[in-house]
Amino acid sequence: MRVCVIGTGYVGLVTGVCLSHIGHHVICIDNNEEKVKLMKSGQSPIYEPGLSELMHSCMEAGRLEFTSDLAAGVDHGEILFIAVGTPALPTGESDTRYVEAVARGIGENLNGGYKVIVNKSTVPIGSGDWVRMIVMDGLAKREDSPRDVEFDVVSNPEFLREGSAVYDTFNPDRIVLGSNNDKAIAMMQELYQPLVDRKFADDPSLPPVPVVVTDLNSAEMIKYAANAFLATKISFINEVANICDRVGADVTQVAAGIGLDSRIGNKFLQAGIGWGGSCFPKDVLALIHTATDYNYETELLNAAVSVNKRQRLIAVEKLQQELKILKGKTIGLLGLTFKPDTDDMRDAPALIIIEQLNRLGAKIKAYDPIVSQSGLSHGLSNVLIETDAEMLADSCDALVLVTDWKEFLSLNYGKMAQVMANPVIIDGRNFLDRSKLEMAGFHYVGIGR
Ligand SMILES: NC(=O)c1ccc[n+]([C@@H]2O[C@H](COP(=O)([O-])OP(=O)(O)OC[C@H]3O[C@@H](n4cnc5c(N)ncnc54)[C@H](O)[C@@H]3O)[C@@H](O)[C@H]2O)c1
Ligand SMILES: O=c1ccn([C@@H]2O[C@H](COP(=O)(O)OP(=O)(O)O[C@H]3O[C@H](CO)[C@@H](O)[C@H](O)[C@H]3O)[C@@H](O)[C@H]2O)c(=O)[nH]1
Repeated sequence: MRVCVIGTGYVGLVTGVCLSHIGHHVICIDNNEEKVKLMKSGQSPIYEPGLSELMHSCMEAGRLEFTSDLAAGVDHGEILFIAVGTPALPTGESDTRYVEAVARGIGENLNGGYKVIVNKSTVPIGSGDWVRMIVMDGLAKREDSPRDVEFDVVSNPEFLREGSAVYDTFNPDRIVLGSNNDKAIAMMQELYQPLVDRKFADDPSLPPVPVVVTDLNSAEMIKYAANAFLATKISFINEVANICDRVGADVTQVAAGIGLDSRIGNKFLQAGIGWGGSCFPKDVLALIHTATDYNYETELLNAAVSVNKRQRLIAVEKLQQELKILKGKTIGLLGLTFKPDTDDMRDAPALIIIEQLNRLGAKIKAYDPIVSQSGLSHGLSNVLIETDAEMLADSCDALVLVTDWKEFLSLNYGKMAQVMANPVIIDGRNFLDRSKLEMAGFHYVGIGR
């Protein structure tokens, strides 16, 4: 099928490349000319395992193009994906101005024939009908308004995780389609059939991927409810970890013990320094904001947010317990990104830890496998970025493991302990082997263990 994806951030680019890989002809559009230039030259603007390789092969096969020309993309696509950002406004409300600009642009460029317009962006409940209105508005403003234009809007929320986005796209737990229109749903089902049949999955023998067809509002709500549930689950285990710390239990053992109950499940029970990233924080706030608009107080979601706020500072609290005064001490951060296998720093817990350590007068160094000094941004200006973990450890009064990058499992901790002023490590993700670290000469401090 002919597809146009508008917005080439994590979601847009991964969606465009993967749809092309399963056989569709895809044009990806972005209004950032620099990004388009980079992608045209075959380079991915984001770090995402496996993405560059797929991008190259699809471009070589002639099924994937990049442009900033919206008119060309709208003309090409039978299915038009809106995949632009919906960041949080200071009120917590979702900023839908980019979605609005794209919807208007689609209206201004529709040239007859039937199109399905898909909301892939995470948008407030009710946005499906709103997008239809904006498209109609764009269409009406044209002097040459074509008569035979016909379109429907479908909500198709995205559940991929950064760092495993390609894997998640080929191995989805479900595909959600929200619309009241059978023709639009049928076209979306045809588009996704190879994924439903697990033709590109790691295990093609599994039963077909469930396709959940709902009305527009319910599909939009499914996205917010999924993220809010997962964020709450992490806040729950973090609260349990804080109690474990006080009573002398080990939260990793507790998580294993409760996770075996199939009603609970073992995923998203890793206690640590809290959830961050481009989605959980903004989506939970957006859902709270929506509820407030309807005069409903979200007590549970408010608690999930406040537990998380506090949890982000737990590493600093533990540093104070170990070192007492932080002024003038050197703290080394192992990892900066909000999770491993991504270069995304949006709402990363590291940023809050850095802000607090700066306030308390500590000197901060960091090592991250993907973040370099030259690529510094996002409030990291007071941080010295080292190029390897041993240089990071040199003269530090303590280390904090912030991101659970796999390579941190096999560092030479013996050598690192020797070059530190004081070999203390706060394992902010309960990721390392305590006995291995203690044998290497470290004083190990976990979260809730
Ligand atoms: N990042 C994730 O892991 C993830 C997962 C699921 C859902 N989502 C949702 O998907 C949406 C996109 O998220 P993202 O992280 O990929 O966004 P992003 O901010 O990384 O990228 C958005 C892209 O859209 C482009 N853009 C903005 N306005 C445009 C316009 N008028 N025309 C063309 N391009 C335009 C920007 O230049 C940018 O490249 C958001 O609603 C987000 O909540 C994100
Ligand atoms: O047991 C856990 C699991 C995760 N995290 C943290 O939670 C945050 C989010 O992690 P993850 O969900 O793996 O990453 P995202 O890429 O933000 O993906 C989430 O947000 C996306 C955007 O909406 C959704 O599409 C995904 O389904 C949803 O998992 C990160 O800071 C993790 O460190 C924990 O602290 N403990």
